[in-house]
Parts: sequence; C-alpha cells; structure tokens
Amino acid sequence: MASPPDTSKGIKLERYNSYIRRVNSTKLLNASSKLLFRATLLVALILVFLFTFNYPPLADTTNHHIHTHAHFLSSAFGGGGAAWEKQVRHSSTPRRPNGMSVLVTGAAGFVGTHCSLALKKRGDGVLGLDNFNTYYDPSLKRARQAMLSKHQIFIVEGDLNDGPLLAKLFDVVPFTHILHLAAQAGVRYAMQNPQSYVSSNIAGFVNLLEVSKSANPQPSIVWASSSSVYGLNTQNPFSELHRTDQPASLYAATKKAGEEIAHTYNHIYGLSLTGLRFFTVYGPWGRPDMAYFFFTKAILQGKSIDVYQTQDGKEVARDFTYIDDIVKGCLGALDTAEKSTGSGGKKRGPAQLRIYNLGNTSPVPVGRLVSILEGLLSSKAKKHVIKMPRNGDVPYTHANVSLAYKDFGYKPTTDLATGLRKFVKWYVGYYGIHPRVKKENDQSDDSA
Ligand SMILES: O=C(O)[C@H]1O[C@H](OP(=O)(O)OP(=O)(O)OC[C@H]2O[C@@H](n3ccc(=O)[nH]c3=O)[C@H](O)[C@@H]2O)[C@H](O)[C@@H](O)[C@H]1O
Repeated sequence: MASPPDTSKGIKLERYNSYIRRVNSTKLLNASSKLLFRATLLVALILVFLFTFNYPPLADTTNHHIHTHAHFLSSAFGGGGAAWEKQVRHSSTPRRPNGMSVLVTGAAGFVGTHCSLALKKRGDGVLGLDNFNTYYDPSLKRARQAMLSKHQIFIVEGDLNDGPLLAKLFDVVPFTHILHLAAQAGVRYAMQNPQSYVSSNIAGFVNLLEVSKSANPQPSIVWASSSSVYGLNTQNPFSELHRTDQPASLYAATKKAGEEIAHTYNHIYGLSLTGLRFFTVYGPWGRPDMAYFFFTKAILQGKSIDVYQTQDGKEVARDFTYIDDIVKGCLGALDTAEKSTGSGGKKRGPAQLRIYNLGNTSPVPVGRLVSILEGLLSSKAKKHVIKMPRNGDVPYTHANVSLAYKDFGYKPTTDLATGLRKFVKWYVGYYGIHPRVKKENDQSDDSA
C-alpha cells in the first residue's frame, strides 16, 4: 500500500508565505501613510506660506503689502482662495436691474474713489484695483479705501502689470465695464521718475488691454487721458479736433501714447474704448501733489509758495474742474459706451472709439486760485512769483466740452470758488485743523 504523501513540508511553506504576505502588507501600509503624511505636511506648508504673505490680501490695512506685492509681481499669481473670491464677487455684483459690473482701476485714487462711490450708490457692482504706491501719502489712499469699504466696495491690492492677477479677476467676474483710472499722475514728477510713467501709463495699460481683449465677454473701457496731451497747441479753447502731437512733458507723451494704443486695440480686437481728457481736477479727497492742495497746506503753515508765471511775465492759468463734474462725465461716458464687438481675442465687427474733453470751460489764473484760498483760510499766502521752470508745464488750458455735452449731456456746474470752499472744508476736517476758516456762505457738503 502506498503511503500517503508527506504534506508537512507544504504546510510549512504555506505558513511561511502567509507570514511574508503579512510583513509586506504592513510595509506597504507604512509606506503609504508616510506618503500621506508628507503630502499633508507639504499642503500645510503652502497654506502657511500663503497666509503669512496674505496674497492676494483680504483686508489690508498696512503698508507692508506694498513691499510684499513687489516681491510677488515677478512671480505668477497663485490663486485667490474661496473667501477672496467671495469678496470679489460680492463687491462687483450689481444691485439694480441691468446694472453694470465695473472694474475700477486706481480705486483708492482721487477720481477713482469718487467714481466708485457714485457707481455703487446707483446700484452698479464695483470692484477696485489699486497698488497703493507711495507717489503720495498712502495713508490718504488707505482712508479712501476705508470709506469705500463702508459702502461694500472691495479693493484688490495689485498692479496693472500683474497679468495673472488681472486674468484671475476676469475668471471670477464677467466685468461689463472697466473704468481705468490707475496711472502715474503729475506733470513735473516725470522728470524725476520717467520710468514710472512708462510702467503704469504704457506697459500697465497694454497689460489691461491684453487681458480685456481675451476676455469673454470683452468689457467696454472708459479711461483717463489728460488735458496735457494738447501740449504746445495754441488754439483756444482746446477741441478734440486740435493737434495733440506736441506733448510738453513725458506724462503728456504717455497719455497721448495711451490714446494711440487704444486706437490699435479697438482696430484689431473690437474693444470699445473711450478716453477722457481731464482738466486739472480738484476737490475733497484730492491729490496732495497738486498745487491747490499743497498751497493750502503751505498757507496754513505760514510757508512760502511758488506761483509760476510764463517766460514773458504773463499769468499761468488752468481750467480747474471740480470732482463732482468729472464724476458725472465718467458715468455719462460709461452709460453711453457701446459693447465691445470681439470675444476671446477675435474682432467680430467695428467697435466704438471715442475721446472727450472733460473740463470746466472757464480758465482761472493761478494767482486767483491763491487769493480764493487766502480768503477761505483767512490767511495771507507768502507768494514767491517765479518764471515757470522748464519742467513740462504748459501756460494755459481751456476745454471746449461741446462734444461731451452732445453725446452724454456733460455740463460742468461748479465754479472754482465754490469747489475750493468744499475742498477746504474737507481738508480742515480730515487733517483736524482749526483755522480761521470763514463760516459765512458755508453750505453742507457730502464730500465724496
Ligand atoms: O489736466 C491735466 O491733465 C493734469 O492736471 C494736473 O496738472 P496741472 O494742471 O499741472 O496741475 P497742478 O500741478 O496742480 O498745477 C496747477 C497750476 O499751478 C501751477 N503751479 C504748480 C506748482 C507750483 O509750485 N506753482 C504753480 O504755480 C502750475 O503751473 C499749474 O498752472 C494734474 O496734476 C495732472 O496729473 C494732470 O491730470
């Protein structure tokens, strides 16, 4: 009889194999938990990094971001996060039927702040963009930002030259309009820092147009040009038909370049573009680098001011235009802006291309500006009358606004004395000054 086969070796082998399987599966488990741990650590590190640098900032109150932003500008935009996107959407959503959704660049600037408020008050959606640069006191820009924030207007802190950031904004919001006011302003500063004009007014504008032409839908764009484009033009009052090929400053040249660049993007991509030539805009929440503003400060401090006159001893004059009139002009231009005709970078037909003067139609000599301020501040200015330095200034500006009147009813209504009274009232309130400001004829003023 054949003996039964010996199975003891097979059983031993089977036990050994199952032992090996157990050991291997434990190793596998350990390896995968290590991998999971490392991945979690990496995600946590990325999150800590993003929150530390707060980019893009959620609610920014310090100057710290001016520097961190510069650091990030060269790198690609990293995405905004859900809370950030919610703020962006909320701010830009219109609250009236057929309301606009407007991206306001330079929203923490003088004209940007006033226009943002006016748009929001009538039910349009407004998202601000501003780089809070230090060309003039950024704390004034922060104060404007705080005022806008009270009206549920969110300002994204970023630069026009940050392509990924702009693209992200257009991903999140289908803007119907852009009110493009961000720029390097100031005529005389262009001799000190020419590159900043090229960077903001040319490169930044092109970047904005690049993103706009690729957007779907393409927005309609209204943007700030300048009375300075008339340069050495001698015909008066300045009409949009007059020559603008003789700029007297680099500032003017970059604004004129903007007008030509607008033509190109309109021609190739069907972008609807409206340029507004602002004439020396002044008023509450204004720009400290402008003469009416720093004259006020100097007069109150008893310091001397330089009052320019032309080389042949004549008075220099400006068509000073009050901010509320400019805001009406900006809204009128937005309301009459036709849709862009292209989409996703392709033109589908001819689109609107416009240029308008927005001035006051009533030039006032700088000497008269000073005497109005003296009256309002009850202080004598220490005037130092000098020949206008060769710094890009022009002797005289005077707007013909009949085109803006015809197309959107633009009609300035504030004379310089009335506007300066409102400015001085704001100035002394904002800076907490108690001068001997005249009280008579004082009218209530809602400032912004
Ligand atoms: O319309 C514009 O497109 C520009 O308007 C504004 O430029 P300007 O009209 O030059 O305003 P602003 O500097 O306030 O000088 C006012 C007057 O004071 C004279 N002026 C100036 C300085 C000084 O020390 N003394 C003086 O007499 C000076 O000669 C001038 O006659 C904006 O700044 C500019 O960004 C742009 O938007």
